[in-house]
This record gives sequence, C-alpha cells and structure tokens, in this order.
Amino acid sequence: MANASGLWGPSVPSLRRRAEFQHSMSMHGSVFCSREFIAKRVVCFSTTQGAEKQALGGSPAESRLPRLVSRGCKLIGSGSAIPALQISNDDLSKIVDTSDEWISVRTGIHNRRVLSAKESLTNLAAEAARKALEMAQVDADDVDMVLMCSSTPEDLFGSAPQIQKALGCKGNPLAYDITAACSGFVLGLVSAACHIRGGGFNNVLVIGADSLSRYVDWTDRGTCILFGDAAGAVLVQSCDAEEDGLFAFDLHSDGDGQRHLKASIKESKIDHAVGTNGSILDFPPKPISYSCIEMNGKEVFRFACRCVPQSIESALGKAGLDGSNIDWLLLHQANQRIIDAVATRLEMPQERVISNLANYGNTSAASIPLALDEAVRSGKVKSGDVIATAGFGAGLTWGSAIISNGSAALVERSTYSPTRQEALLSPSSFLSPSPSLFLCNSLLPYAEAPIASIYQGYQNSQGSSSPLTVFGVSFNLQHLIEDVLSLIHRASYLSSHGPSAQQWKQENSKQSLAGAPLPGKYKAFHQKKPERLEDVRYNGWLDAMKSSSPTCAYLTKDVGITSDDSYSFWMLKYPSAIKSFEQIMDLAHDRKIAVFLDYDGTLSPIVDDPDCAFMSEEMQLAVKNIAYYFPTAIISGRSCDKIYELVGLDELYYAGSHGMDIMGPVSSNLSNHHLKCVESTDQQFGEDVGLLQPAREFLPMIDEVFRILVENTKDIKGIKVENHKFCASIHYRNVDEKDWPRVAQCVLAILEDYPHLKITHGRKVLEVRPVIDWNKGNAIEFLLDSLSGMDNCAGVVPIYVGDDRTDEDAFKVLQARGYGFGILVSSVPKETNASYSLRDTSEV
Ligand SMILES: O=P(O)(O)OC[C@H]1O[C@H](O[C@H]2O[C@H](CO)[C@@H](O)[C@H](O)[C@H]2O)[C@H](O)[C@@H](O)[C@@H]1O
Repeated sequence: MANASGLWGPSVPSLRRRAEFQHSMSMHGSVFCSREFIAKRVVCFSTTQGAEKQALGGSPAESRLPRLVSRGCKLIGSGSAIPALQISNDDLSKIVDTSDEWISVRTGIHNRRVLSAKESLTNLAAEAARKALEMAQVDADDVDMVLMCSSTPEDLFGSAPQIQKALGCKGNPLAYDITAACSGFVLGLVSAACHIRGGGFNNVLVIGADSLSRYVDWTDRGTCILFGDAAGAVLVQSCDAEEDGLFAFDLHSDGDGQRHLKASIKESKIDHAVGTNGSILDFPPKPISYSCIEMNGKEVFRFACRCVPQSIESALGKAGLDGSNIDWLLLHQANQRIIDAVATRLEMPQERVISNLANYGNTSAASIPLALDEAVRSGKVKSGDVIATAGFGAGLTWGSAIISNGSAALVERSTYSPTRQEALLSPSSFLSPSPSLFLCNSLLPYAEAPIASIYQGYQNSQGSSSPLTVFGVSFNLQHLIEDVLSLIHRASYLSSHGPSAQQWKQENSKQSLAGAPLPGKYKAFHQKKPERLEDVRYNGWLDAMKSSSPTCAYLTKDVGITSDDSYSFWMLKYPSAIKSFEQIMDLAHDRKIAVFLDYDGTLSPIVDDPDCAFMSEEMQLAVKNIAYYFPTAIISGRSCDKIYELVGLDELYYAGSHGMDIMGPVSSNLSNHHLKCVESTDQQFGEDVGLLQPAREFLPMIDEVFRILVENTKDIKGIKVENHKFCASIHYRNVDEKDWPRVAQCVLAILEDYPHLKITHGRKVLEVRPVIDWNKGNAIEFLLDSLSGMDNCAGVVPIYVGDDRTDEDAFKVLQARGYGFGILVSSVPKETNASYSLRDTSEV
C-alpha cells in the first residue's frame, strides 16, 4: 500500500517558510517552482497502462487520470545493494604496482566491490529498489515511475524497464535511464521532483547504479584502484507542499572539461573514400565499443574542489539557508581528499560529513544513495535531518541538492530499531511515548527537582535489582539512566541548535500540561540576514572558535541542572578510568598493552603560553615507568622536535604534527609497506628509527603559510603562530574576543589560496593542515602495525588518553577496532568517542 500518511519527514517550519519565499521569487531552474505555481490546481495526464495495451486498442481516455499538480515531494525510503566480491588494496597490489598505503593515503579507499561475471547490475539495482520500497512501505504496484541513473546500463537502450520488470510493477509505469555519470543520482532526484511537482506522479523510484569495473583498465594503477560497483535507491513520494523535503538544487555541465574524464567510443579508422559505384567504403559501419576510463586526476580534483562548494553554496542560497542549517554533508564518494577539501571549504566539521568511501571506492551514480542508505539504517541520519548532497564527475557534470531526510521514522517501522536515545531524540517518539520517555519529556520544563530526585533514586537503588519508583511510576533502571542521559544530551542539543531553552520550555510546558504529545520539533533554523559570503563564512568559524573550549554552562544554565549533576550523569556513560582500573585490566586480560598519550591537556595542564606547557616531574616519572613496562608513544599536535624537547624521554615513540611526523621503531617490512616511510639514524636517539611523514611534500607549503600567517596576524594583539612542521597552529587564547573575527579572516584567507590545506580546531587554537586523510587515528594504526613485537595487532590492547577534538580521531579508531580503551580527559561533559574519562591532568 502506498504511504501517503505524511508521518514521514517532519517539515521544518522556519526553513520552509524561507524556502517558499525563495520559491515565490523564482520560477526557474534549480528552485522547483513558484509559490503561485504551487497553489494552482492543474490537470495533466499520465499514462498508467503499458505500451502494449494501448497498441491493442485500450481507450486513451481510460488510461489517463487527472492528477493534482504542484505537490511537495519527500524521500521516504532508501535501499542499497553491493556485489559479493570484495577487492582490497592488497589484492590490487598483486596485479598492479601499488600498495595499500599508497592507495589509502591518496584516496581514502581500502576496499571496493566488483560485479562478478555471474552477477548483473540490473539485479543489483532491483534489489536496492526493493529495499527502498520495503522501508517506504510502498507496493511495487504503486510505483509510477522508475528512474535508473547509470552510465553503465546492461542494455544500450537503458536498464530502467528491466528493473521495472524485476520489481513486478503491474501498471507498466514509465521507466527510463538518466546518464550523467557521478552526478546521475542528484539529477535523478531533481527529475523525480519535477515529475512529481509538474507531472502529477506520486511514487518515483530513483536508483543510482553503476559498474565502472567493467570499463576500467585493470593494468592502469592510476584508475583501477578508484572504482567499485554498487546500487542505491530512494523512493521519492509526493506530499503536501508544506512537507516538502527537497529545498533547492543547482545543476551544471561543462562539455569542455570532458577531456579530463572520459570513456569514449574507440576511434575507428574512418575511410571516407568513395567506391566505383558511388558507395562509401566504410559502410556498413563496424560495431563499436567504448575505451576504458581515462582520467586526469589532478584536473578532476581541481574541478571538484572548485565547483562543488560553489554549487552547494548556491543551492543553500536558493533555499535561504547556510552551512549552519545543514546536519550532514553527503558528497559523491570519489576521493577522501576531495571530500575533506570540500568540507573544509564549507566549514563543515568532519563529524557532520558522511563518508563510506573506504569500503566501496567510487561507485559513480550509486555512491550517494549507498552512503545515504547506510547512514539512515545505522541511525546516523535521522528523520528531519537536512542534508547537502552533491554529485560531480564525467561530462563534466556537477550539481547539488538540499534535501530533508524523513527516513528514520519509516526505518523504525520497518527493520531498523533505534536506540532509546535516538528514539527520544526522534520526533516520532512523541507519538507514543514510553512512560520514561514521557517522564523525561514532560519533566524538561521543570528539570531541576525531578532530575535531582531521579539521580538520588538511582544512587539509592545502586546494587539493588528492584525497580526505581519516581512519582509513583516504576522504571527499568537501565532505561531510565539512558533516558536521563538523553535528556541532558537533548538539553545541550537544544541550547546549541534550537531556540533558547527558556522559549522552548514555555512553549512546551503549555502543551505538556494540556496533555498533548509534544511535537518534538526541536530544530529551529535561524534565519540569517543576507550576508556577504565572507561574512557568513567567518561567522561559522567564530561559532566553532567559541565552542572550542566548551564550558559546562551550555548544558545547564537554562534547564536548571547543576554542573556537578550533569558531570555525574555524563560519567554514567563515561566512567572514571581510575574507578574502572580493575575492569580495564580484566578486559585487557593477558594481552599486551600499548599506551598512547596526547600531550597538551593530558600530560601537561593547559596554560596561556604554549611554550610554558611543562609536565610535572611526577608526570614525567610516571610516563617513564609506563614506558618501562609497555610500548608507549606520545601523539601530539606539536612538532616531533618540540614534543621531544618538552617530554625529554628517550624510551618513548613520538608522533608529532597530529601523527604526520612519526618517529617509530624500525620493524620488518616497515619501509616496504609505507611508501613515505624511510629508515634513518636519528641524531637525537642515536639509533635506527623509522620516519613516517605522509605529508612530506607539504613541508615547503606549510613553511610558506606559516610565514604568511605570522605576517598577516602581526597586528592582532595576543596572537601566537607556531610552526609544527606539517601544520601551523594559530593560538587565539590570549586574543581579545572582539578580534577573533580578524583571526578567522586571516586564517580563512589562507584556504582561499591554498586549496590543499584544511583547518581544524583545538583548544583555542586553529590548525592549518594538509588535506590528507591522516590524523592521530592513522598514527595509532601505523604504530600498532609497526611496533616491534607488535606484529600481531589483534593481540595488543591499545590505551589512548587525550583531551581535545583531534584526539577523537584516535578514539574513533579504537572504537572501530572494537578493542582498546579511549580515555577522555575533561572536566566538563563532552560528546566523545572515548569510553572512559579522567577529570584533569592530575588524574592522568
Ligand atoms: O595534541 P596535543 O599534544 O594536545 O597538542 C594540541 C595543541 O597543544 C598546544 O596548544 C594547547 O596547549 C597550550 C598550552 O597549554 C594552550 O595555550 C593552547 O591554548 C592549547 O590549544 C600547542 O601549542 C598546539 O600547537 C597543539 O596543536
């Protein structure tokens, strides 16, 4: 049965209002249609019977149904499918001269899937489509259009009708192919929306599927490492204009750039000579075939880094939004360096960027729906989230779309079971609140007293198996704790994303007192006055700069939770590593331990002058002792030299510049496996060490940028610029807050001129780094691989202690490995990927 309930994808009121305003301003191109147009009822016709039936004499009048035109449209289900055969970088290194290290450093790709001779792309596409229909709870019979976005169809005339057949759509809905290479899916989305708005279609399946592996030269190491095969699909359904989830588009092509990326018809020697009887000698023509993919990687990289951010900014502008309204950046998955560079240009923090490139490589038109589907099914992308998506590739073609996802609600109804925290944060949970959800929900306006009693109740009941009773309602303790944590999470979310908690409390207390379920639309989009691009940019930066050292206040001030309470609640999720010491040791059991330590904020307290961040003698001794028992490395944002100077211990390994400068032990095959790794006799250590410097070619660039930064910021009082060899740090801790915009502007200007650099945030510090996929997490992986006696990584338990955002990359690696312990040093609750906490350096 078709889903027409509109339960899906809550509309975002202020955002829509602004978007509609835009609609009313423009009728053409990339913004769908004008407001006036939306209001019009137009009757149009759509064939719902097959060509065969019509040919057999079916009455045209019967086959044409009047439809209401100019509806909204929304994404209500997604699905994906991949071939069984996985090819790793190591597999490729057996057929071409390459290595895992070489490929992953340059592209971010580790694996890809490849269709085997027995598999078919059409089947893969049909499978993805079936899953999207399942999630959307729409019958194949209710599909009235299938768009197959592909450049590699299995039939010259297009694969879409075959997919329609495989799905068993009874009404013979229109099915056709769209060829726009890696931009195909975005174009498919736009086409679906146009068909729905202007053509009266209801359920349009948009499929992105490609098998570029069939067009790859498997002897060309420059291209064969990049591509993989896959299929992804979404169901776009018509809805009321109010619920519209496709806000704006921006689409382009440039035939002149085709030379940089192509798979053209193989040249045949055409002989135009005329025969004696007047016939042309080369007639009849010979069957043709396509050549393999040819690509000028450098040019494609430049094109993507230049055009994609512009396109997204343009689409955002048309939708009346800016980057701060975007929950997720979902780019065509071509190369991690492109993804990073575009994200940096758009000032989108890494944690809001979706990437699954590592597992699948570049799957052309499939990459966006595949990544979207994974993100929705994993619960990462939630209902109502706003996504900026962009495709780019051969043609050249590129384009972007700003869409709202509604999938989470439907996923809930199909296969995906959200965590309780997600449920609490999901608007749909308010339709049927569980008692504890309801309690948390309705308590928010009066948070202080009940939270204190819940916490007290929790403490009283620790160790007892009896349920906890608050206000006469019994709760499962575990659920309650999770809910309370969610409440805190939500409070912090609210205060950083939504209206002031005070406004929210007033608004919602009325409703909850009236007994009505709360609407659960937490997100308020702030309409910003039109600003110059530069203004918008550095304003986003300022927010990030301000939040780079969060205080506890944002969690607490408006909802009446004291900072101690919120820290205690937070510690329920991230328990003290000291109190959990026995547990950690038990878990480590008889495996080897490797210790990784961040420096600033972990081993030394944060001080105003970076040159005076010394470790205490006690700490130095403690680290020395640890290193006596376990392999120990310092992983710091500072340069290797600087960090060695500060720590002063020879028995450690050092990874400076956020892991881009590693002085490690020489292990077997180290330099074979890591192309950027050289062996040298280090003067400081007087012994053979392996040096890994994956960003070595950026050295002159960083030097140059450092000098420019020093020069350009010399008038800003309190600023300090440090050269950390592979990155430059710009400290604004001692700069008056009114001058922070100047700091941001100076740093931002660097990005304009150096597209191969990106910026990350630390504690009151901005760091300019090379746009390479290398961070503290990669450093840990490298060290674990390389430490002598540690060849069997699985037998090693890594422990990582760190305090700032750059350490999250390391925590993520431990989390992804499924073993090891991340310990966050923080005296305030923070979102983290660590598992344990320590309050400050004294606890370390
Ligand atoms: O990775 P880390 O070892 O934690 O290094 C990160 C940054 O640490 C230093 O800056 C921080 O500590 C300073 C001294 O306490 C403090 O003044 C500054 O505000 C902090 O951001 C170092 O100076 C940076 O270069 C590192 O990137």
